[in-house]
This record gives sequence, structure tokens and C-alpha cells, in this order.
Amino acid sequence: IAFIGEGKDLQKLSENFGFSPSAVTQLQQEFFMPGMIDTHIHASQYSYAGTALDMPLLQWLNMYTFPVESRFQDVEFAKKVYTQVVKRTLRNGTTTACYFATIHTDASLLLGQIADFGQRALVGKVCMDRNDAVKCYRETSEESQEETYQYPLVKPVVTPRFAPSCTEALLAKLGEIAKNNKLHIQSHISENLEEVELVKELFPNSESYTDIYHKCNILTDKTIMAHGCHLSDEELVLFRKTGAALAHCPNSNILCSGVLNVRNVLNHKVKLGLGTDMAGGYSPSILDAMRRSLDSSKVLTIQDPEHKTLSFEEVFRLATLGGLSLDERTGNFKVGKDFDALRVNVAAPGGPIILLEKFLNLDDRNIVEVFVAGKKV
Ligand SMILES: O=c1[nH]c(=O)c2nc[nH]c2[nH]1
Ligand SMILES: [Zn+2]
Repeated sequence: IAFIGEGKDLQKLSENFGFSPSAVTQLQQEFFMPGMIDTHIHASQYSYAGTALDMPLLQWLNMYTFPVESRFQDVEFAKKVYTQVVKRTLRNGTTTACYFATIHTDASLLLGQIADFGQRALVGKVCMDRNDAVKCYRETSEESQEETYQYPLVKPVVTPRFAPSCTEALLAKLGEIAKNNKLHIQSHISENLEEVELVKELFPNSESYTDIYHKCNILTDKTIMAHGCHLSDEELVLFRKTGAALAHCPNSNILCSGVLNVRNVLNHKVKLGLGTDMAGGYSPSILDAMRRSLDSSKVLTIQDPEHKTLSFEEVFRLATLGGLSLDERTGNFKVGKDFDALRVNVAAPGGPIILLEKFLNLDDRNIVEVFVAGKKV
């Protein structure tokens, strides 16, 4: 973004910045908005998005997720699915995505290459050295560590799946790798009560779910933890102290897991962004995540009238600039930043604020163009 100016100054701006006034495109009933950031999405689960929503988390993982993810050993299959995911999420206006891939390094690299065609992405090869449900979908601790070491070029994000599928030794090693290489980290935390109980059994010496990650240096100011529906206030304080962020994934949460009290998270000054968590959430669109954030917040207000419902301006911010400093180059329109933007056509009368609210609540078919770093994608 070279400059920001007003239309009435066009002549002067064109002289100062060396462009022809005739090259200017005048928007009609349209606006640009910053590109949206999906802070938590499983690229490998796209093939069954919109289905398999009839089970709670742990059963869902064993029944649907692990068998499908184990198929990504086949690079051709991975190529097909990952190409579809990147196209679809760009079409939906996701200019930055934090992807979970699978435990397969080759397929994870491929996802990085495919996203690199036009999308900003953090790509995580999933690490898990513990999985009793689908035996062929697991690695040894050494494999998991080595593969994470060897491929640092794909804008990698260190990705322990979640505490139940990682031994403490692996978590500690991954924490060390992230620290030594200044990498982002992503995982899941406190999504569902059965999961929280399982974690207590597996890690009897830890004070809390958050404490396990904290002891293993997994909570840093480059960490994004999905969900956090059942975190205590003490755990939120630990998030704030370490600078770790939460990815709020309401579409996924509302099915069986819980409802995150975003207001409480924000009051604790914990960074927070929005995620689709596809395919636990059935929609790959961050517009959907915004709507569901508003719906979930209203449910909390129905239960407790003291609860201050989120506004659409607040969720818009969470979806764009967000609380997550994934980079300093995107999130809003400031001179010097990259132009990651959606061109939205809303053929409706009214002022811009009303148009924006209408767009957020209606349809992503209004997105007519998507730009990443100034390039139309
Ligand atoms: O929504 C989720 N999707 C997953 O794939 C997963 N793995 C652990 N925890 C998880 N939660
Ligand atoms: Zn997830």
C-alpha cells in the first residue's frame, strides 16, 4: 500500500505518486475490506467437511478423522484435496490460513507449495507419537522430532496435535525446536470435557491442561491454541503471561464441545482470532465463523443477561486484524502494509457500516475479487 488519499485530491496524488488518473477504478456499491485470517483449519479434513458431525470429539477423531488423515501418505490424494482447500478458502476470502496437515512430511510440504501459489499460510505437519485407535496413523517420537527438524522452509508451524496424542517427551522436544528456531506453534486445548478428563488421567502430575503445555515450553507469544472452551481463569492468566493466543472456532464448538466465553477471554487480555476448524466445523468460511461467534455470544447473554454480547465490529476485527500478530504486514489498510483484501460488491443502498454488517451476515458470493500481497488470486 503506497498511499492513502481522497478522491478529490486525485490530480495531486497522481502527480506525487506517478500514475495516470485514467488508470483509477471507481468502485460502485463496492468496498474493499482486509483479507480474513483463519487461525485454525485442518486442510486434511476437507474431503469430509459438512459430513460426519454426529459424534463428540474423541469418538469423532477415531471414527472419521484418523482413518481419513492416514490416507495422506498417498501424495496424489493429498495433492487433490489440498488444491481444493486452497482454492476454496481463497474463494471464501481467507487470505491467511494456519493449516494443520497430517503426520506425513511429503504431503505437508506439498500443502506449503500449493498454498504458496497465492495464499499466506502457516503449514503444520502434525506431530503425534501416541494413538491407540488407528495404529497405522502414528509415528515414533524420534520420527516426529526428525521430520520437524528437517523441513524448516515451508513457513512451518510446530504442530503437536493435542496433549492426548503426544507424550510429554515429545511435547518438550517440540517446545525446544520451536524456541531454537523461533517458530510458531499450534495445537488444541480444552475443547471438550471428556478430553479434559482424559488429559488429567494421562498427565496426573500436572496442575492443569495449560500447565502441561507451559511446562513443555509450548506456550509462547507465537502459539495459537484452538478452542479453550473449558479453561479456568487461572489458565487464561497463564495465556496472557506467556503471550499465547486462542483460536475461537464456534462452528466446531457448538456441536458438542462447549461455548467459549470470548468476552471473558478478551477481559483477560488474551489474544484471540477466529478459526473454522474445518472439518469439526462444517464450513470453511471465516464469514461463517464471524456469524457463529455472534450467535454463541448471544446464547451466553440469554443464559446470563450480565454478559456483554459481542458486536459485529468486534468479530470483524477478530477475523481480520484480530488479536493475533501473525505478521505485521497484513490485517488492515495502512501505508507500507501488503494489500491483502477482498473486493466486496453489495448492491444495496445505505451507508458503509450497514453494508458491511449486511455482507457479514449474508453471503460470500458478494466477494468479487481476492488480493494477497497486491496480487489478484
Ligand atoms: O476439532 C478438532 N479437530 C481435530 O482434528 C483435533 N485433534 C485433536 N483435537 C481436535 N479437535
Ligand atoms: Zn482443530
